[in-house]
Amino acid sequence: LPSLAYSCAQMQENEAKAAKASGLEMWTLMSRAGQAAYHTLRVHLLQGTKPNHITVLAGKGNNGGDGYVVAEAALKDDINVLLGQVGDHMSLKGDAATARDRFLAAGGVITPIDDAFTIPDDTDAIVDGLFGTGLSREIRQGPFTRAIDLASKSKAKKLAIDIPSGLHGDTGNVLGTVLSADATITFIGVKKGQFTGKAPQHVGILYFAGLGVEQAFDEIVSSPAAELVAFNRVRHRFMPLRPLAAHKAAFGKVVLLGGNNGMSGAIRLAGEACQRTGSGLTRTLTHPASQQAVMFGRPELMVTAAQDVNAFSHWIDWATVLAVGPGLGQDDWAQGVLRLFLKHASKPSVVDADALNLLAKSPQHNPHWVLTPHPGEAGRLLGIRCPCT
Ligand SMILES: NC(=O)C1=CN([C@@H]2O[C@H](COP(=O)(O)OP(=O)(O)OC[C@H]3O[C@@H](n4cnc5c(N)ncnc54)[C@H](OP(=O)(O)O)[C@@H]3O)[C@@H](O)[C@H]2O)[C@@H](O)CC1
Ligand SMILES: [K+]
Repeated sequence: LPSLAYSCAQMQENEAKAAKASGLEMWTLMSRAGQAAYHTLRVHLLQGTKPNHITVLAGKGNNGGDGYVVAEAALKDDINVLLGQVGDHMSLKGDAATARDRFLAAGGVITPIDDAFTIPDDTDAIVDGLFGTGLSREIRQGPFTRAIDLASKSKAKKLAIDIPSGLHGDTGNVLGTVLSADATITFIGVKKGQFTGKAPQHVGILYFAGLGVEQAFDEIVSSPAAELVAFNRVRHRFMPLRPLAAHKAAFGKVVLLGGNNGMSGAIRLAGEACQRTGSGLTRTLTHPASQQAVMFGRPELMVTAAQDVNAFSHWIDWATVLAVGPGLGQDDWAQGVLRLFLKHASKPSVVDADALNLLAKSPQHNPHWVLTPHPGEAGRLLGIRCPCT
């Protein structure tokens, strides 16, 4: 996969420019997109076995157009095709209308997705061309939800064209309902929402086809929406090779605050993570009841344990960077730890877990902090209720 990710608006605004810069017609892009989807279906999703029957679900835009290209290719390979169309196929425009006409000319039949529409039990695969980058709002009850419900109940393998329908390509949020895929084939650029939010649950294996314009596209869009960080690709940026004569004091001192009585696990895991990702020295400041649990089997972790949090001051001064919150709790000890941390708030710090919950009660902003809330903690910080809690 490429490492740059884009928003749906960036895709829609720049696809035509990238095609022009590459000397290609838009129809060529749709044709290549459909062919790439058909290839993915046959080679990856069905692992080279020839299906007897496939179902293609087509919406009202170009995502549906890609679906018609898949359907035409399947017909030409003597595969039976059920082409389910939401709405009147005569309202398809431009390249999608061209793809429809080619499918009809190849002997295809269009079946409207109405109350009588069903997907046969013996269909081998379902190709989702309902919505791509054009999904703009919640999907309301009707033919789209009927198509998605039927496909979701089917045991057939599912291939999403560009984006699983119902998943928003910018956020990975589900807009009402979603057609979960076993695989998704996306075009020209990957979309940010294929990685965030609920995406991992619905995208399946993600395949990419640049359609011959990906390079022009990357050059035209100077500020992508996100960069995908594959650890092995960037590890030298974050963890440069160390001089052979280096020693531990050259790589910073991390101090972690948390690990209240009965909650030693998170602070120990955080400490282990620091050691694994390059910290020279790592010290945890915990409640006395957690001291043994943090230290056992981890001799490289240093621990200072105290009931009186003032004993931690020296070590907070000592630190290069801080992290506060794992297993912190919210009792008097925890509040004392947070108060002490706030006195040193100008050090680069990660603020996590119960430190965020305490912070939500008297919010403050600090440019030296990285906050790592889960959705429930984010809701508390923002003063909104997260439906996930
Ligand atoms: N351009 C290119 O170069 C290439 C594009 N390619 C392909 O095109 C795809 C983008 O196509 P697209 O822009 O036509 O959008 P698409 O996702 O098909 O849907 C738009 C339709 O959905 C409708 N609609 C939206 N939300 C709705 C809702 N909740 N409920 C109901 N309706 C809703 C919306 O209606 P409207 O908002 O206008 O009322 C409109 O009718 C892209 O993902 C890729 O697969 C490839 O061929 C490669 C080359
Ligand atoms: K789709």
